[in-house]
Amino acid sequence: MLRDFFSYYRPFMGLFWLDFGCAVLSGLLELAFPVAITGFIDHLLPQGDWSLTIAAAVGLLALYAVNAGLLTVVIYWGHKLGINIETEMRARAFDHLTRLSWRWYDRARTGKLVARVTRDLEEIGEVAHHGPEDAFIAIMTFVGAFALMFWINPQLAVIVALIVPAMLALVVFYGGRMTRTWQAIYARVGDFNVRLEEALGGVRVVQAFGNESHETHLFAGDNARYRQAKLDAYRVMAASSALHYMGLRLVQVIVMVVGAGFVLSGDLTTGGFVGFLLLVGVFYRPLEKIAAVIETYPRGIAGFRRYQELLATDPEIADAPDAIDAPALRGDISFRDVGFAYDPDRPILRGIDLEIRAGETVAFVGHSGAGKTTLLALLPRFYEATQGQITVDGLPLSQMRLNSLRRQIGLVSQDVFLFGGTLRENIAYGRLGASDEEIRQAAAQAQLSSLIATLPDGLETVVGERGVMLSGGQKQRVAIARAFLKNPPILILDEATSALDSQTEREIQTALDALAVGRTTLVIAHRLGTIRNADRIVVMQDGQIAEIGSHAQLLARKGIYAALAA
Ligand SMILES: Nc1ncnc2c1ncn2[C@@H]1O[C@H](COP(=O)(O)OP(=O)(O)OP(=O)(O)O)[C@@H](O)[C@H]1O
Repeated sequence: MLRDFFSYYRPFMGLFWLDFGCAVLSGLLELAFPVAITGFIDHLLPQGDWSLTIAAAVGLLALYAVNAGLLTVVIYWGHKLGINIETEMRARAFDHLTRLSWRWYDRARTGKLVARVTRDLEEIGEVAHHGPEDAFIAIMTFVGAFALMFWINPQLAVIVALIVPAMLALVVFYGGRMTRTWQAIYARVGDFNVRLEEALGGVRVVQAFGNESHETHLFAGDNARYRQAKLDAYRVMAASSALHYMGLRLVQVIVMVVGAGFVLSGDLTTGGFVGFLLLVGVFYRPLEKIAAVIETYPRGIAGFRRYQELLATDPEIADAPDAIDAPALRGDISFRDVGFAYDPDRPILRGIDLEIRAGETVAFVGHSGAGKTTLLALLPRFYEATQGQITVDGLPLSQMRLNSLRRQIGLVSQDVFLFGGTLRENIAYGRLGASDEEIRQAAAQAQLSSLIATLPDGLETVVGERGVMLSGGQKQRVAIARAFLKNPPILILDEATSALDSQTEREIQTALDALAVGRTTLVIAHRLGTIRNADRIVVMQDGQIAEIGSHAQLLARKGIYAALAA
């Protein structure tokens, strides 16, 4: 895990060494100050020379100023190092997330993912900055302070050292407990975000059912669990801080008493006594520091583990090493003995054999749950067929780079997802970088012109989160406009189940008919009226193809289709 963690420093080694170097210098100065005070008391004071005293004071002040400069560098550029690493990790996490499969997202909770990309990584940034620097300086000051104490008075130094194992044991014990409590807090934050995301995202449903109090009650549960997790952490923090504080004070008092004896017997100078007491503080600071960072490290480590887990998630559907960019496709599609299951115990599609010629319009009908949507989701490889093979223009899907395949398949689904921007941005999503003229033309082809003309802001109208400010029929037409812009040779239309008024339906049908021209079009039809003109109709039942033929042929057959059409 550590090697992986340190690999993130590589692009920022300049910053790292700057931060590290300044931190080390500052650590050395911290060691020098008690020695300077000793010298001041033992050698300067007895001379009674004011000019020398003032010169020493100015010198000391200059050293403090240098240290202040060093600390400025450590705080700003050190944190810059941390945020750089955090930014890099966040970018990788987001990029990885955008590539994970539909199957993975079927089970994911968006709220938890948001927590991973925001909070987890924030904590990692802190550790990335403080981690190595703190560890090194802790050891340096620890050893340095001990050597200086030993030099001033070996017996006293040994007394101080005796308590070290007990303090280290405390650090290790509380470090482990802190890690566990932070893991629990992270889990609660995830729950929190899931609840927020679902309750607020679905607030219209909540209100429609009058279930506000129910949601508030559920939220109160999450809120209380989060509070409890935080309280557990604070309890560990409080105990650990108090014990460390007491440990340090105990040693200081012992040193004071024993040291006073040495001073009285003439074995220790007053300056040495004061310097020694100051060094005890410096000696234990690394331990105190570690005690303080046992609060931040575990958070960072817990966050980094979750980050690693996320990056290790297999995208499942990715480009094969020898995959090629799909050439411009004509759109001959072939399913050969295709089978599929979301869950191995429950096959959804079985033995699908189907040849579709380029330019053909094929409609898929059948009862709800028959597997129509699933079958067509295999074509852009949103899910991978678990059996058989699908080819386009004779090329197996797995041999084409995903992007080059998906670029050539247009999709107009039942529930259109719009982003919270403007109408223009949403249409342009069909082909990023499309010109204004192309966007307007696509809007016209999708029968959106009259709507746009009535909107005060026209194409610049903000559509609201998920397009809530547009009607269902309007959203569908935005999806159609996207498909026009994309201009793919293959088209998948999942007809909306919700009934539209006849005028809107006519407009959408006109747009869809225009869109289908010259493309291989696969339509999932819920209303039989719209598919009479399809070249062929595929009737699906229980994940299998039950009938294939034209409208007239299927009617004459007096099978399932005839029954559906009746
Ligand atoms: N993401 C998924 N994970 C697990 N099972 C799923 C998933 N999507 C669909 N299913 C199941 O697969 C079966 C086929 O669903 P599918 O959506 O393909 O049917 P459909 O014929 O398109 O139905 P409809 O006409 O209602 O849209 C259903 O039993 C459904 O419960």
